[in-house]
Amino acid sequence: MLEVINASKTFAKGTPNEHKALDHLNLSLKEGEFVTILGSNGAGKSTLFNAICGNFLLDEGSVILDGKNISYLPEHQRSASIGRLFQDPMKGTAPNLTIEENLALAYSKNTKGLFRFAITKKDREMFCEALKRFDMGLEDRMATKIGLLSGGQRQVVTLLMSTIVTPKLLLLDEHTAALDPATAEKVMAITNDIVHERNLTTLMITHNMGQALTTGSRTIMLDSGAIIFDIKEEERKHMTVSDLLDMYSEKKKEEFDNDRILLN
Ligand SMILES: Nc1ncnc2c1ncn2[C@@H]1O[C@H](COP(=O)(O)OP(=O)(O)OP(=O)(O)O)[C@@H](O)[C@H]1O
Repeated sequence: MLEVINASKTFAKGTPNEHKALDHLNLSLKEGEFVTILGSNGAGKSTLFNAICGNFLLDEGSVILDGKNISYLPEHQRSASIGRLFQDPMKGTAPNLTIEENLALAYSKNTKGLFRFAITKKDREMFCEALKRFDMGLEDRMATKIGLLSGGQRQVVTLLMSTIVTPKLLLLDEHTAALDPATAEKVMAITNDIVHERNLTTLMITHNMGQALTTGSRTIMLDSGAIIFDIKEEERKHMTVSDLLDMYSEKKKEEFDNDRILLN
């Protein structure tokens, strides 16, 4: 479903701030696969999402989604098939518009190819039903501006906006990190339900190693813009956070030893 092939991106090329954020990265996801992504700060996780979404063009490599090469498609065209959630629940919503208007925008953008504001009775009923299942009373607040909702409520509406028309790919960029633990758990449970019910191909960035190993079916770790671990099936089932930390330290030690050899 998703193929990222040999993706490289260097920012601020030729300046003292030059930084290789993606380094010949390869990633392949099957339809319906739910993959969690770990990596330290600056490892290139969000840059990978930005590359998939078309935030910038790759220096090298390509992005194939559902068999189509989207490497040169502009961001707004890719957004019709890619749903993305950020840590900040305000991102991707219009705070001065109501819940209903935001949902209508997301729905019409993906169904009609252009923004259409007229909300039909049928649309309203569909939004109401979809909100009801979250059990947060949001179906009674359809006329409330999104900016007035709590972080958790906003994130649930954003999740619904990203999936109201089934996306080919769902990208979750630490979407529960800014929420209190109880709300984060609830939003994560809702996310799991939606992903599994709709068999969504999903990538989720998290800094929580325990969550990374127990969510979805595969975990990758990024370091310096490349995938250093790709853990799945039996290996993942038996892996603990402490095993993962050991693997990471072992890998870093290897790199350090290799660098020392090169410097000698
Ligand atoms: N548009 C940009 N211009 C310049 N440098 C950038 C740009 N986007 C990302 N970078 C740099 O690329 C590197 C990778 O950044 P990225 O945001 O992908 O890291 P991350 O793994 O998501 O980290 P974090 O966990 O801190 O969010 C960082 O050094 C960052 O400063």
